[in-house]
Amino acid sequence: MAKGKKVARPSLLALRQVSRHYGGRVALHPIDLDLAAGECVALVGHNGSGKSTLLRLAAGRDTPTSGTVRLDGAPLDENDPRVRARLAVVGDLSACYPDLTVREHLALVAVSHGVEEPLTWVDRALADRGLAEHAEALPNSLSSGQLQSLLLACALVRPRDLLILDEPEQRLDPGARQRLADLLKAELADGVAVLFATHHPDLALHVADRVILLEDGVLLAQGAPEAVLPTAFPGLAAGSAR
Ligand SMILES: Nc1ncnc2c1ncn2[C@@H]1O[C@H](COP(=O)(O)OP(=O)(O)OP(=O)(O)O)[C@@H](O)[C@H]1O
Repeated sequence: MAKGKKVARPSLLALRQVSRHYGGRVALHPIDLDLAAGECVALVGHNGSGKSTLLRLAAGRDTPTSGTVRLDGAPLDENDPRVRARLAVVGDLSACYPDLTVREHLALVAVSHGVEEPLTWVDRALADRGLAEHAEALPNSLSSGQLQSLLLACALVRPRDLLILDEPEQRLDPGARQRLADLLKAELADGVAVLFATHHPDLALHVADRVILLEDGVLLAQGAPEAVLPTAFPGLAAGSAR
């Protein structure tokens, strides 16, 4: 099916009138969001517009002030192992162990998740994320882009129906960004639903089916990347080829 024509598929993830207040401050006004299997939605907007707040709620890592978050029709609770088995998240709560190397981090998550051939999985993850040269490095000797690649590799150990990423392209060089775009396209082709926040239009333009523009916690616009991105990034030429 042609990109942009994906309509009327049942929702895997459904947010209904979801809001989040911090004390007297409204980080996110009531918002609806639907995401189907194999569909990709990108969130864009200025710093503080509510993207990470929305992602945390969609991942079950935070509780909405109002509204509901459902995965396949059931309330989403990240502490539920059945939910964790369907969800992979790369976000601002991701962290590393300072005394474990890159390889050891990957081996740890592989063994923890019962990967059948953990050493093979680790080698493939190192190669796929461009980390092979840094396999024996400790986190504090990695660049921020390499660290981002490690967090992504660790998250991808989970079998998943839904992949949520907060600014996954930040600090990545062009080669790593291309590997990320290829990865997301492969995930979508496998039927995984992808929701991510970004400050760069390229990834949204090349990968997303739909873009949501947030401003001060309000959904300002949503639609095809070519329609919404020029509003969010005024320097971007409308109608760029994907
Ligand atoms: N734990 C918190 N306590 C109080 N206020 C918060 C908290 N988390 C977020 N906020 C506020 O909610 C608003 C939305 O923040 P959020 O992190 O969702 O924005 P964002 O769009 O992801 O920004 P950025 O692009 O800088 O990552 C901001 O005004 C922020 O200060």
